[in-house]
Amino acid sequence: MLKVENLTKDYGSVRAVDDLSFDVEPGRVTGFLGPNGAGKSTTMRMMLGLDRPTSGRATIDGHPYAELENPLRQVGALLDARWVHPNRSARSHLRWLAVSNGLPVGRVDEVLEMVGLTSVAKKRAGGFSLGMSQRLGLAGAMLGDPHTLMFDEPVNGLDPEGIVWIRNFMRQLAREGRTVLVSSHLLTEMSLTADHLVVIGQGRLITSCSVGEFTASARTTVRVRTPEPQRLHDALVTAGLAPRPEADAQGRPVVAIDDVTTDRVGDVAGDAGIRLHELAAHTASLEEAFMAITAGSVQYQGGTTATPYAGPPVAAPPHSATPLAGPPVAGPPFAGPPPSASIPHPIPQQPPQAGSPQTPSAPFDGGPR
Ligand SMILES: Nc1ncnc2c1ncn2[C@@H]1O[C@H](COP(=O)(O)OP(=O)(O)OP(=O)(O)O)[C@@H](O)[C@H]1O
Repeated sequence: MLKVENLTKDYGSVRAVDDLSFDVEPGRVTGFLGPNGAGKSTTMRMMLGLDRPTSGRATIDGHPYAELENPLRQVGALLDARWVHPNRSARSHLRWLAVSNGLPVGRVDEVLEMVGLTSVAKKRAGGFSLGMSQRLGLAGAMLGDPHTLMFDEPVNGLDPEGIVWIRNFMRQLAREGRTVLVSSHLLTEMSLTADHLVVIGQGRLITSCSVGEFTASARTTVRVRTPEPQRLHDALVTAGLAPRPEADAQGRPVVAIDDVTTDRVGDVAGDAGIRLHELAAHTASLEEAFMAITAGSVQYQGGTTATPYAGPPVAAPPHSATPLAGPPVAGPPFAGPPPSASIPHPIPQQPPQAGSPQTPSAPFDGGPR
């Protein structure tokens, strides 16, 4: 079991990780999710003893990484698949890793087989594709047959076949009862791979919940197009609902109401004798839900507001970084549609930062020797 307790990391004036606490249980894949710059890599580096926390601590089966007797037998990690001497063959790279860590050399061929690299074991690792390099990195992580595994964005840049292979590989490790933590900024990918999600933004915990809970908490919004938006707005407010003005893709005024059924809205309109031209319910997709819940925590924000989102269960109130929807409140009178419909924008990519470790220079097994 991995345990992160009140972990904080400051780089000068930048707080990369902020009082972060969560557990990673064995026997399941835990997705460590957050937009670019959220603090995932920094947290993993601290878990692996590669960075010193400003405060708080991370433990593996009750011990900080630095105190583990045989680190590679307990923890395997893949932080940077390209960390390999380009002129070494896959086999000699793994042999070197095994020897320098006191692991049996006989294990090398086993892990090559496990990741499907036996046929290219003698080839120069420098000529490997990204997918093959990822497999070699996984082989290195598995050398000590560890119970705990950490992978930082392992599917980044892979083709669909490579993604499916890594997904199945991680799920198999969890089925074997291992503790598997895998970071990603892609919710859809994580929803297919992980059983549990730890979502962070700006270094803080947003939620720790099952994938099912995350999916179930996606908000449903009913949108109504009517030639009488102000009358409908007033009738809905009188009925105790909280309508808000929006616009559809053609810029036509629309009345939107969260967490209500189309039946209820249709009944209110019918009772008031208001004509409707369109009445539809929309449940946020996983990706929309993720963007909405992390919207307030994205470092480099786009121009418009994300769709309000009820949010999945929040682990602990002090860590909640996202304003969650409260009970319905009567909105302002219908003022016409806003300049643009409130469709969540994609999370912008984080521009490269001076001093930011885009490619951690640490060994991919993650362990100081
Ligand atoms: N060595 C460093 N010096 C200064 N700032 C750093 C350093 N490492 C990380 N940061 C900053 O800390 C924050 C968290 O970065 P981190 O790389 O941990 O995020 P991440 O969630 O892994 O993002 P990504 O998905 O882009 O890798 C960012 O603002 C980043 O610029």
